[in-house]
Amino acid sequence: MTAPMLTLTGVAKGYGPVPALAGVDLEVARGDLLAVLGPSGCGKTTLLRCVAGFERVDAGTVEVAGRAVAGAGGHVPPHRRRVAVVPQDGALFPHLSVADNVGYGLDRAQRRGGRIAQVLELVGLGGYDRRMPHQLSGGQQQRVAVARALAPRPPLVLLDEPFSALDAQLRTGLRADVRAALRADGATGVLVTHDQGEALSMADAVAVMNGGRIVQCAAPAEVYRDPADPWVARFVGDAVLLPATADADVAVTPLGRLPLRGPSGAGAVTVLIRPEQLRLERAGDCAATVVRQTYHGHDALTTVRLADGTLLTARTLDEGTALPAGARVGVTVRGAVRAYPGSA
Ligand SMILES: Nc1ncnc2c1ncn2[C@@H]1O[C@H](COP(=O)(O)OP(=O)(O)OP(=O)(O)O)[C@@H](O)[C@H]1O
Repeated sequence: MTAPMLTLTGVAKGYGPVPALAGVDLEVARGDLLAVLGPSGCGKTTLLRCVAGFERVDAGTVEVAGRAVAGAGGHVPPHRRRVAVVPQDGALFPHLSVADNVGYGLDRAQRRGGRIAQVLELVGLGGYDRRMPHQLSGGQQQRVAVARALAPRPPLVLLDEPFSALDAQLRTGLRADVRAALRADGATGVLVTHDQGEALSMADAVAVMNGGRIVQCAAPAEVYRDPADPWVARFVGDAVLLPATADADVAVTPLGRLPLRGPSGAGAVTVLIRPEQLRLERAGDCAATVVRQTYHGHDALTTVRLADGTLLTARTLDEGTALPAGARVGVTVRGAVRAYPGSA
């Protein structure tokens, strides 16, 4: 097995008394894109800056392509790490053309070898080489920033919330194109984001951070389907968390007996149900009353109240399910549910 492209072992970093990273262990496989996902202030940017070399770690080690770049052995400066950074605002040189921005880190042979045109093609900007940054849209400027990062073929590309300043529609297209460009170039990437959709849709693996620690690192589907704890469950998507009692492979819940997925222990548990697992039907047991429904185009979210007062939100996809407040519905759960020890 080939060594990971990036390995962090026990990395700690504080700013004065504030611990921004509290012992981070992480591996990124070659060619993968890892998303570091977490709320504001959890330490994402600090982690990226420690990998890039802009910050010195207080403890632990950072290895890039098997070579120690930070730790007890010393601190390799950023320009010697062969790690490229795509900043939030692109940070293009305003007085340089697109081609000169992209070619900035290349030697003469690389510039002449057609690498600039190649990476501009990769990011969908073939033919834009003579434009100046102010003649580009925000999205195009970010594409140039990605091309500039890829140009010298760095083993590792770090992307620091690169799409956050762009509007939603532009972001979706750019995410897919940037993912494809990284893949086509064989680059390994680390993407910092606080956007769950971005992390789940782009990355091969998602590291969820909270309070300076990685609380879960797994494939996107696993993080969504099998979150490590109720906090992760809520952070990576909409979550219905209900108190229940586990009994072997079944949980006794306000919605009846539900099959359990994975280990849970016995006794008081909290079960996780995703809103798309809930089915609301006019027929059947009138177990709930509709409180409100909000329409989102691709789906609708319907909040219902059970007889015991519990509120649940279901996601429905079919157009024929407009449900007025006060309507009586039956609630059923599709598939197995995950349970966590303790009450909600
Ligand atoms: N230069 C600094 N001096 C002092 N404290 C800092 C400094 N930079 C970051 N911090 C603190 O370290 C913690 C982690 O910050 P960091 O910027 O890494 O978080 P983040 O997850 O990237 O947040 P955001 O999503 O808001 O950018 C926060 O409590 C922050 O206030």
